[in-house]
Amino acid sequence: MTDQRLPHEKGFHVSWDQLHRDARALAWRLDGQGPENGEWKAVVAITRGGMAPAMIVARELDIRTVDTISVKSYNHQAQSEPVIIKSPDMDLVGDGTGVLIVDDLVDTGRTLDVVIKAMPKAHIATVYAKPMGRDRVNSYVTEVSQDTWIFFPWDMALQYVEPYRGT
Ligand SMILES: O=P(O)(O)OC[C@H]1O[C@H](OP(=O)(O)OP(=O)(O)O)[C@H](O)[C@@H]1O
Ligand SMILES: O=c1[nH]c(=O)c2nc[nH]c2[nH]1
Ligand SMILES: [Mg+2]
Repeated sequence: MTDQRLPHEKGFHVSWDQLHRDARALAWRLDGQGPENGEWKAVVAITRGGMAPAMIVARELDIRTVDTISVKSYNHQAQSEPVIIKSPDMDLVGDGTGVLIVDDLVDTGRTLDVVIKAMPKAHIATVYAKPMGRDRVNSYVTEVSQDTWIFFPWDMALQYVEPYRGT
């Protein structure tokens, strides 16, 4: 497997606190924007990174109907081809009308391409967005440059570092 971090010159480190604030900001932006009397009928999280932001959005907007969609990228030679390996309840989400799809970030946009194909009328919301994929997203909070790798709190751990002036 290739290390996606190598071509990224910058790092954007997100703490749990920052993620909570940014996901709340996303929720407040979406409040009252649903197609029927401003209401959203369901939240669909793109697993796994979308689950924590989706929970926060659903909590802020008092949406109790929450489902998931799982997209996995398979590597065929150099090209990665994302496929849906778990669908949400299609009777519930239909063509996506009134459905809020939540992910932690959009990067190349390949993940969202397959999700949008499945639910073309859904509203796509991510907490962070990079320029390549930004056009697929209807709402986001913070944009970072394409050469930035976003480090999420669930991938990190506190670790001892040597003092600057070692002995
Ligand atoms: O716009 P793209 O280039 O498709 O990349 C964005 C996707 O990549 C990451 O998920 P990943 O596939 O790493 O899985 P995970 O959410 O389970 O960590 C991230 O959570 C987005 O879902
Ligand atoms: O943790 C992550 N940070 C990123 O910047 C990214 N882009 C795609 N997938 C990603 N995962
Ligand atoms: Mg993901």
